[in-house]
Amino acid sequence: MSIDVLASIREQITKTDSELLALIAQRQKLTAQVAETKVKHQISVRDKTREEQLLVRLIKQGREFGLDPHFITNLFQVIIEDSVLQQQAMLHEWANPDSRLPLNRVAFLGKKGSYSYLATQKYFSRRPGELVEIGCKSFAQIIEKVETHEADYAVLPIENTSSGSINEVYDQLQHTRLNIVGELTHPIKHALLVHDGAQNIDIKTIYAHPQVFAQCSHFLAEFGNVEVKTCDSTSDAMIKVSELASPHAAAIGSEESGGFYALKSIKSNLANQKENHSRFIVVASQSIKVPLQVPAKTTVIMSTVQSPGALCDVLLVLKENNINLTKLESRPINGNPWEEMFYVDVEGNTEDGPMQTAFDKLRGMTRYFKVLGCYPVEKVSPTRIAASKALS
Ligand SMILES: O=C(O)C(=O)C[C@]1(C(=O)O)C=C[C@@H](O)C=C1
Repeated sequence: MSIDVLASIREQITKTDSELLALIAQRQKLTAQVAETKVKHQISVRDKTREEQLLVRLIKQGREFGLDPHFITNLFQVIIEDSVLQQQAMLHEWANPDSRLPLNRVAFLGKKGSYSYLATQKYFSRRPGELVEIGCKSFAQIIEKVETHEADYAVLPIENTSSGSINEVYDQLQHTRLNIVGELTHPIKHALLVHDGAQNIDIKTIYAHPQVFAQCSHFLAEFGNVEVKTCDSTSDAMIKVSELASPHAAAIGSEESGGFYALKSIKSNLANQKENHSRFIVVASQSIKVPLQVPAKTTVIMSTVQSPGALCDVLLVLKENNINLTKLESRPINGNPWEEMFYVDVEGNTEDGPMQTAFDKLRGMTRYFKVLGCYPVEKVSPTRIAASKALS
């Protein structure tokens, strides 16, 4: 193939991609209109039957064009996920007109390139208003920024699939009046990053945040004789290694962020678990109203009375009211040795009847009970098509 032919084919690909983009934008406009109708008629955003019909038809049509059913399924699952999240964001705005700010001042851990920075960018990309980044040194400082109204929101990592719950953040939540208003999960892809001008690399020191060391403990154990130095955030680790510009120093951080600091990746997928994700919560001074058409989650903290089976009784109240518990975490209460504060995540909206019945009962039977927030579930589980339907 001559180089001219290649250029001409690429031109046609570029044109086709532009047409695809225009069509995707047209689809987005239509789904925005759907959201308006759903609000008017109080219909849930998600309609899995419609999604299934749509996917079955597209797989069939795709086959006529010689397209692989798995490719079609993956492609349209991403398109539908975007559609659902966009509709949820619109409903959120209509239900909370006061939360529409010209500037979203957001406090997060680290600087440009930290995982919290990436999560912040992702979460606020769907929100109106300009993002103002407020990088912080610690979780306590992040919370303080919102408490003193220097920031409107804080983004905090709360759990990770490799290292579990982030206790320091749970402990901060015990002592704040802030409310959880959102959540998101973000893939955490740890890479070993070195200065991109470094030659004859022989790593003697690795810099990273303590959470990162915990998530990559298997890799570090195998790595052998290396000094491990902790930093306040992954971005600080990257900055340190960038400044040192030494063949003996490496940072563990996000591969996609290394470029911010002239670092290159020499090894990726360092986490103990292949699927390494962190869940972040978004907190603000004011609670929000979650429209009933949007799937919601509620987080409460409570301390039970000191009697046998007290926690079991609490869980039974949730069961009696058909409330699904998605997470239960316990943390010591400062100053009260051997007493625990329980953090409970449940599926549902605080406006739901069964949730109100259950919470009224729990308030009466616990020593302390506080709703930390009710917020939209950000994860859109993809609709799967049974092979019998996809292949019929
Ligand atoms: O048809 C709808 O009700 C939509 O909201 C649109 C759409 C889609 O993007 O195709 C999105 C979400 C629903 O679960 C089903 C389909």
